[in-house]
Amino acid sequence: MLQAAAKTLSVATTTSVSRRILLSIRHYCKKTPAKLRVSEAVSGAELGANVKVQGWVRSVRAQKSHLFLHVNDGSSLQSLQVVASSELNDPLLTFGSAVEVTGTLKKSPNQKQLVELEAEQIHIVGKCNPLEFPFKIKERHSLEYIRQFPHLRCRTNAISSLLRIRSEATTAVHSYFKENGFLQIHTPVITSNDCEGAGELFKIVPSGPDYEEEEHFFSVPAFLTVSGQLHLELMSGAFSKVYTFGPTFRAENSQSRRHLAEFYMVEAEVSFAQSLEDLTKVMEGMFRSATEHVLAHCAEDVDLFHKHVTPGHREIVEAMLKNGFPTITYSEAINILNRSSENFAFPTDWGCDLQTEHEKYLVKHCGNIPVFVTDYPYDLKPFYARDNQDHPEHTAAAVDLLVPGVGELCGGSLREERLDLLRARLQQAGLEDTYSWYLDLRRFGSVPHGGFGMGFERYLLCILGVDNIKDVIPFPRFSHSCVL
Ligand SMILES: NC(=O)C[C@H](N)C(=O)O
Repeated sequence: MLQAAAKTLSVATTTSVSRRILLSIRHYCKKTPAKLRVSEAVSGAELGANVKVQGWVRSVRAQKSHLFLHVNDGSSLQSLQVVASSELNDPLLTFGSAVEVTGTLKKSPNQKQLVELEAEQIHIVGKCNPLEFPFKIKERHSLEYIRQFPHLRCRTNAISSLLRIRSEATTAVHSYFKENGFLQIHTPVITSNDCEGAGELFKIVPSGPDYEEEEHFFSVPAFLTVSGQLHLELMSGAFSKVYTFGPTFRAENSQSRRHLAEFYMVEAEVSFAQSLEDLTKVMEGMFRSATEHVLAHCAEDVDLFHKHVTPGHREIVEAMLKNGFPTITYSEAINILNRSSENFAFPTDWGCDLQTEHEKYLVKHCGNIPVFVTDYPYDLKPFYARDNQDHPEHTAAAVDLLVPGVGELCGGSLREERLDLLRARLQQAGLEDTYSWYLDLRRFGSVPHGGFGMGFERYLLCILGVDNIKDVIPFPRFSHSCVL
């Protein structure tokens, strides 16, 4: 009967309470050990339980009559120490091999860990030749070295921590928007618009025996999206506050450490926004809430970076969270750059776009914390940016958020909601027909509104202090590289 109860519970097991009951029943029956993730095992909550753990061997040490293994399954940075009699040793139990260990969770006599698994059985599921495996036991490999093995790099502590942080930061971004009344919209990956000015595009061309070379997407031009902004704008005309978070593509032939051909962008659009402050509040709120969430929920993983990979970066992150983000205008930024004794490679005259070197200087100048730069020259901004007609210089109500180590993290603007002004600008650019649907949005219930986009990988660089964007995305795509 107990076994039947265990079976029923295993189907219904969702809460930790029912899980604990299930473990006790199974333990009492001494029949089927419960499968446990390493993160659950090392927490100490299941002491005394008979369990099965599956994962990959991170270290092996044979000592007198005992064998010690560390097993990791990606659920946590921590590995579970397994202690076995040396009779269970096997030459195939090597670093990197996959194992299934059954035994009893005991309190560990070693201060280094709460729990250890006293093994009754070790089954080698998949062997791994340590001489051919690119990663070596107990060695801290550099991110440059690890990058050479895109198919295996998730087996290293650094990249597995990074990917847990990335996943948690994704959750945090979604939570922030949900808690603040935004509706998530799945904007399309294939689009016909190029969100003018956002960057170079990848054209979609079908391939196969039925298609001529260079044919368009079923005879209409189609591209991979460079931004979901215009789609979000139309949705903001019905839902007020909307966001999207998905892959975005730029055909920039750049080998820089800040650019990817495929990256993830968080974009939001807010109806009835009256000023740039209505947008900067959202950018700052999202940044703070995601960062606080990641620091609280991925403490060990973040520590791995802040202590070993990018030492000293923790203080920078703490300073970012402690202080409010200052705002300067573009004109003030230009004055700051012109007053500095720095030898910039790019010009700093009013009207020139800010380059990464300028952005990084401005961040340092403001105390190495994130800084908003507002009101850029009108001519630097795409057709949708709102004309600041009341400003002495011809500027647009646009804003960038610049952050330590990275430069531009977010870019946004109030959108031109006035039909006559928008039509004139589109006419000037010869785009009136292409964007007639966009003009319609200003014809039917137009409201002041604005939005922004944040490069998600740049956000990760910023909070972790990592300096190559290829290290913060699971599968980097950049010019001349599309491996796997
Ligand atoms: N949604 C945004 O405002 C982002 C902007 N369209 C960009 O591509 O940078």
